[in-house]
Amino acid sequence: MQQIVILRLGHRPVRDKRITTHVGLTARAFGAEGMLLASDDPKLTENIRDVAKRWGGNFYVTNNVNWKTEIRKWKEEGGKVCHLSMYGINLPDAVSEISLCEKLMVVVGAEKVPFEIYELSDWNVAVGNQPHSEVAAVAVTLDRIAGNDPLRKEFTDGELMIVPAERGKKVIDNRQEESQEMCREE
Ligand SMILES: C[S@@+](CC[C@H](N)C(=O)[O-])C[C@H]1O[C@@H](n2cnc3c(N)ncnc32)[C@H](O)[C@@H]1O
Repeated sequence: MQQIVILRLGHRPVRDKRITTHVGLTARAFGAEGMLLASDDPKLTENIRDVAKRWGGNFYVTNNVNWKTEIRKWKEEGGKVCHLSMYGINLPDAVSEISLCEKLMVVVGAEKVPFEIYELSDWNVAVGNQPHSEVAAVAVTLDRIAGNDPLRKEFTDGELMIVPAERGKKVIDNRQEESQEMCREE
């Protein structure tokens, strides 16, 4: 079982609100244990925590971390760092090595990443050497390096749980006194 944490760099509170939220939710859905945000955005942090609480699991978000301190600490604890950048080694050429790593920090940027990150990272990895999005980069990376299919991951203790349906929306709401299936928009 891999321990994976996302380090989100360069988040600009107004401009990147949506994309950073999606980085966090994608990381959670694809098996990361948490996200460290190297910017101060308590509202965004709270929003992700709120979704995680409603939908289950133990995903955490830590606001306003110092990225250098976090990377140093992670490495002291025996962890490795994989920086996602379109300039890096293409993921298919690095995936077998990264998959063996038991404790992995995945770093994603926003606008421009400090050059030091390239030097501090154990791997600078591209999800294809073309520009696209941090959300796509996180999803594909976590999917490719996973031992167990992350799409089969189960989230426990959630207030809400989806019952897969061929049509329509089925959601179990555990907040109701008697657990009910209901149709709702989430
Ligand atoms: C919108 S991009 C900005 C790219 C920026 N121009 C740069 O110099 O890295 C934001 C982030 O998405 C991720 N990203 C975008 N395309 C990627 C790719 N092809 N492979 C890996 N990560 C990518 C990287 O983490 C990057 O820091």
